[in-house]
Amino acid sequence: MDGTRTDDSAAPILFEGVSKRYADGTVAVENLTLDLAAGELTVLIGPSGCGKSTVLRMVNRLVEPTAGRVLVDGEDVMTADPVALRRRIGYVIQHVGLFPHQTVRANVGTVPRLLGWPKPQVTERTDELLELVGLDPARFGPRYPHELSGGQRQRVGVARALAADPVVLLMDEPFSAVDPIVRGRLQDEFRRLQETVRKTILLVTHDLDEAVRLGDRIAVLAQGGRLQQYERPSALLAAPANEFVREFVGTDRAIKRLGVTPIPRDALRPLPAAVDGAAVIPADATLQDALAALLESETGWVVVSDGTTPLGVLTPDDIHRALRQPGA
Ligand SMILES: Nc1ncnc2c1ncn2[C@@H]1O[C@H](COP(=O)(O)OP(=O)(O)OP(=O)(O)O)[C@@H](O)[C@H]1O
Repeated sequence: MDGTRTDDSAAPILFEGVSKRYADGTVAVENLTLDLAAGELTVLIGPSGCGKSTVLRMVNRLVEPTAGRVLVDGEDVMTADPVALRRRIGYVIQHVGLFPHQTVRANVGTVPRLLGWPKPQVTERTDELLELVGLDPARFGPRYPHELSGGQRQRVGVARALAADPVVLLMDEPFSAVDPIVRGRLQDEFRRLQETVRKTILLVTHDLDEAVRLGDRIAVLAQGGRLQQYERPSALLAAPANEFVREFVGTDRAIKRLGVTPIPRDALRPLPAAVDGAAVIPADATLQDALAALLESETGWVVVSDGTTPLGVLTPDDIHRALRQPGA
């Protein structure tokens, strides 16, 4: 990856030795280098005040770096027109920031309208996006933000950020203002949405479970935006790079790894003669699903099935072995 253009619908982002010293002398970020691939979701995580939001806001120039360069699609954000830049970058924040006196439809259509799209096209796009985030346009389009639940407002925020088909999406604690159950549902829906839209997304969170669930990669930062590790979730949990990351991911990292480790097909045992009544899980399930099914089952093993064809069985020993394997 060298920060050059790869796709029309998603752009790479490159931080090159980026620092931010605020006017009062606070060094929020020092010499950060980070390369985000187009179409991937990268999570920024780290303790409070370590510079996550500062890093995020340097991408759309709400904060200007004091050293180094931020390249979006190969272009230095400091040489881009800030207004044009922000129209190409969706931004979702914790309390959404919907316009209270505008309907949901008007809120979602904000950027397309600013870009001068013809009215019918704005309406078509708005309705398409409301459908995409699971809100019926006829029902929710005419409502005002105060007539929605927190989770619904959050969805409108995501729809608005996607409206003009941005090349990058910045999300600052997008799901933290809703209760844990709604948050889990929004995370699942958002992951499915990302499979469809495949934007380059930079997402800030405090929540490691959210990071593991959503991230293609996780960047762990320490105070001053110092990068500790940048890895796929499974690799980060399996092999923390240093004591800081080890402490940050916590002692239950093995449990978290279950949720991101696929079932090892080559570890499956032959099917016994009778499998009636045994728990069955799909082949694309995770080890966490397998363990949950196992704990509920009478048999002490679960059948792994590819659609309608049983492939083999998995035992607790196999799960243990799969987690102990190098590179798992
Ligand atoms: N406008 C500002 N002027 C001076 N210092 C600032 C400004 N904005 C942020 N900071 C400081 O920069 C550091 C990084 O802040 P930032 O908001 O980027 O951290 P964060 O990791 O997002 O924090 P949190 O997880 O608590 O939201 C903090 O010490 C903060 O006090």
